[in-house]
Amino acid sequence: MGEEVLSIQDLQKNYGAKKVLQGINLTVERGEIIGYIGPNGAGKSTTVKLLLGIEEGYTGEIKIFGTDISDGNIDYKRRIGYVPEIAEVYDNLTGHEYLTFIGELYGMEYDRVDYKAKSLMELFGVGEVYHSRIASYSKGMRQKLLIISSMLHNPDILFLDEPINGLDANSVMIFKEILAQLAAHGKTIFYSSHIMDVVEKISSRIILLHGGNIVADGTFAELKNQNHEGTLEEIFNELTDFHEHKDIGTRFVSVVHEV
Ligand SMILES: Nc1ncnc2c1ncn2[C@@H]1O[C@H](COP(=O)(O)OP(=O)(O)OP(=O)(O)O)[C@@H](O)[C@H]1O
Repeated sequence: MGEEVLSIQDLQKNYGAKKVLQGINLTVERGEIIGYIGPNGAGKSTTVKLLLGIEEGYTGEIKIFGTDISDGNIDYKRRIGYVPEIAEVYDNLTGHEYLTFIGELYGMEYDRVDYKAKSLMELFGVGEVYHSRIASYSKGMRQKLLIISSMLHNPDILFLDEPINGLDANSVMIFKEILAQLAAHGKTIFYSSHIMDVVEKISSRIILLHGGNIVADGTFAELKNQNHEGTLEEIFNELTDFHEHKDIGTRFVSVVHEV
């Protein structure tokens, strides 16, 4: 057994009468790359927000680094990095101003965070816009800024929600390499995405959430053996019992054709 960094027991969350999470049990060890997948509205972002303490009002138990997060001690947040699916960044700031601000919020010294931020921007191919306003960034540049801001403080767990949104193919290759190397250095990565071929390739373990429950949990090879399907996309279709894409596509186009 490796070192346990995250443990969730019977996690339940409702929004009004809607039961979003119906009793999730999960233990994650140091160095794992968890591909956290599920249909739209399955509760993936809700889980991540509960783990980060951004969302409250759950039943069950969440322990991060062995400490129950409901005990009021927020020290664990210093060891977490987060790339949200939709992020508000301060458009009027430059990349340099934004990243040094974030680093200082994490208690880093200005010179150190400036050096780190500049180096990471350069390595990710966006060094030339370090002193430009974020408002002028392309979608991919903005996404790289978010990725860098999640890692500046050298966190032990990374929660990444659709992190490669807008990245070009070369940048995705770099990013996949970064994740593999971070995991090899003992970092734990919780990766939520709908891009099945990337999840299939990078994850050491895949967890599929459906109807508020975990319906699959294992390596890609294990899921393949259990479901007799070739790709993660096909396994996803199978486990979410979805086979109507052709029929829905045809009906959609016929409505588009109506005038
Ligand atoms: N603040 C909220 N108030 C009410 N309902 C919410 C709230 N946040 C999420 N929900 C509902 O909870 C369910 C799960 O949402 P969540 O964003 O966790 O799904 P997801 O799996 O991340 O979906 P997607 O793949 O579309 O990003 C959805 O039915 C959503 O409408």
